[in-house]
Amino acid sequence: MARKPLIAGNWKMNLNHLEAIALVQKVAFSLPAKYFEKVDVTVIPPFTDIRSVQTLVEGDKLLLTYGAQDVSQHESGAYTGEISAAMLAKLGCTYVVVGHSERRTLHAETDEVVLAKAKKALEHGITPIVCIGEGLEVREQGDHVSYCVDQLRASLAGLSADDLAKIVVAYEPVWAIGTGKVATPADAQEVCAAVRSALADLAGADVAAGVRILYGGSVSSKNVGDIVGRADVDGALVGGASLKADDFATLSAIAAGGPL
Ligand SMILES: O=C(CO)COP(=O)(O)O
Repeated sequence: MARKPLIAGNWKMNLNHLEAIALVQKVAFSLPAKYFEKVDVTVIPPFTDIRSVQTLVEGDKLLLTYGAQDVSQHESGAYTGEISAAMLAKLGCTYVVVGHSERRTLHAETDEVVLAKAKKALEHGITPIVCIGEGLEVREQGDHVSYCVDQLRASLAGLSADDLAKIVVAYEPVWAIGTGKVATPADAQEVCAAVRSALADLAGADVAAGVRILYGGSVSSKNVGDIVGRADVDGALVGGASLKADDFATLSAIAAGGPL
């Protein structure tokens, strides 16, 4: 099954709502419409920017989508500071990132919490981008494949095949995030292929063949072509390079198979 690549720009805690508007306008208007037939492009701003991005995307009928960086595992109620999946759905979010390594490590999110968040997103019709990835020590011991597969299984435990068909997985080795140390295309392919075969065990080969698996970690316009050229790598979750309109538009265009 042909999978349409997805390029997702995770802005992390950067850009206010005015800067968000400027960046989205630049990205959208520098990508020719024909590229959106070949690649899905999404921006993942901080919560405070989402309403502004929604107004811009809907008002100008832009072809890119947007999402959120996190979601509450709870439905609603007395959870000060949390944002619910229902709120994100109302804002038109297509995606939500769950289990980013920065949340797993800095906010002590367990696989159980990541699973609960993914379920909430699915209940509200939002696609969770479920992140997994090993730290440097695990990689140096050569245990990265089994570590990532275990983390994936725990973060998806009990989801139905129907639900698994709707998710996106992002493989982000922690040692490659924000470090400039990008995994080789072969490294990315190795883990993404193992993820797909774990998904086949959980949900059957047909479902696994349709799930998009992204690579993340120091992706730039210089390396994205080789990485998404690998058989099981269906796009990228981009941090730093998604904050610069030119870089993000260029790497999206490369993922679509053409120059900007
Ligand atoms: O964490 C990432 C995206 O979610 C990757 O960040 P960088 O692209 O800045 O390494």
